[in-house]
Amino acid sequence: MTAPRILVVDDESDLRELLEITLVRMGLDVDCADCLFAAREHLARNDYALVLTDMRLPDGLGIELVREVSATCKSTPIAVITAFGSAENAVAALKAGAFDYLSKPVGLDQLRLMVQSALRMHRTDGGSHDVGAQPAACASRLIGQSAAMQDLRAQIARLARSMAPVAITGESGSGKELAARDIHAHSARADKPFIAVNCGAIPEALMEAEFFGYRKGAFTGANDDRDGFFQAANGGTLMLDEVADLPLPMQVKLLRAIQERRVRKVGATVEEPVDVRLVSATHQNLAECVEKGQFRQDLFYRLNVIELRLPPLRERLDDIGLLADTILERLVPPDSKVILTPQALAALRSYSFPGNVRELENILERALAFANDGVIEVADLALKAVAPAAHALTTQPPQTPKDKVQDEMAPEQAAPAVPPARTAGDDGELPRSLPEHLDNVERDIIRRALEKTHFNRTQAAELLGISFRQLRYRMQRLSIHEPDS
Ligand SMILES: Nc1ncnc2c1ncn2[C@@H]1O[C@H](COP(=O)(O)OP(=O)(O)OP(=O)(O)O)[C@@H](O)[C@H]1O
Repeated sequence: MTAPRILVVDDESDLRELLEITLVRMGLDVDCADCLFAAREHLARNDYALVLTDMRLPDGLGIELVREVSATCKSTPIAVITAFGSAENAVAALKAGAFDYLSKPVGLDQLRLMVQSALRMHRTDGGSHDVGAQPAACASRLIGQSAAMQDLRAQIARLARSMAPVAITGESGSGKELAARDIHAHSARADKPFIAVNCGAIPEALMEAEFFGYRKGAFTGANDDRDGFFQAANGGTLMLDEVADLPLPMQVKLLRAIQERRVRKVGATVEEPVDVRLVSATHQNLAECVEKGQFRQDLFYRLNVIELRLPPLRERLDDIGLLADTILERLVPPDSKVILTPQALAALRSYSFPGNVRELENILERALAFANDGVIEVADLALKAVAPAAHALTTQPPQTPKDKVQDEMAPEQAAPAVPPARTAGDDGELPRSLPEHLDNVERDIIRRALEKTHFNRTQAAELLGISFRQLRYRMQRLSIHEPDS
């Protein structure tokens, strides 16, 4: 078996030799070129498992080579070497199709890690110099046959091939986490961990320790050394969910970790290299957050190299039949069967789904409880009375079959209202414990939202302007449980 072949393109002879020696020691065959012209000649003759090019070359820019290789040799990953601190070049190269980048001075550990992942990718692709080859289609968790979903899956297969940070946008419940998992599963990192972190759910004081880990004795309660999310995701993918919720001081630390590809545990004196692919997601408009000064522009720029937009369910209503069948199959025991009447399916198809697929899951789960003889009728769906496919949020809570029962109850039989938290300050008194007082206020507000929506957590989260996951986290933290129905 012949060793994989690497092409190094650099006009600095010292660096070229250092790269060559390191790669040969890794058991690889290496060709070197000192300009674009020589690189093109090598590329015309050989199939490479990786091309590594400097950005500034005597006869042009490395990014030209990135464009050519990404267009004509799709199974050959190409990485660039950028000058120290030139974030723009790195981002431009990733956008042009580079698989990864290294900053000068080139760290040999990072070089080795990058080469290993390029080789894994080349092997997965079959390693052929196949002009016009398309990435192999892999099984996806994202269900749907609409053009929008087919396009989304194709985009995921393409972008899974690089290290470029991906920013996933889309409404709550539209499948952002599923898409992130797909990107990881289709990448050369699939056998390494996928770690999803909800940035809105970590108390600010603990953030640094949670992200970067800590050393024993760094603070009270730090009884052992502990890794953070970055170390846990090493070699794999780190998903920063609800990234817009990161407080500004943490944004600075995160930017540094991304630029340096190194992190320092709380209480440690040395940094350690980390190799993670970042995927971020938010249901907010991050560009607007930048304009309002809530999100750092430089971090936005580093995270937003490739954008992936998840279409809301109302833009792909054709997928509802398939989605509903799959969800129902998952919800009912294997030996029983549940069907939707044609009218129920039509009602779902003309509904706007502000909570997207998660709302469809909730609707079907509730409908199952009211369905007779395994048949779900329109009334069992208890859809909110909104104009068809209208996106606007209604303040009208849904009419659920349970509502009908409650409506018939005498007022005194209805669930008692939660007593409002005592408002400190009304009578000049201060709360004895501010955290406890704030928890009580938050608990009361969440309970009221849940009651208003008959414990539909998707709608309650919408009413409160937070994501479903944030609501779920807050409910857990404040011990708010759904009453037994
Ligand atoms: N295309 C899809 N096919 C199958 N299931 C889906 C699809 N999209 C979303 N889901 C399901 O909907 C639920 C919500 O998905 P997910 O958590 O990925 O959404 P999200 O956009 O990350 O939500 P949030 O913004 O609230 O965090 C999950 O149970 C997921 O399995």
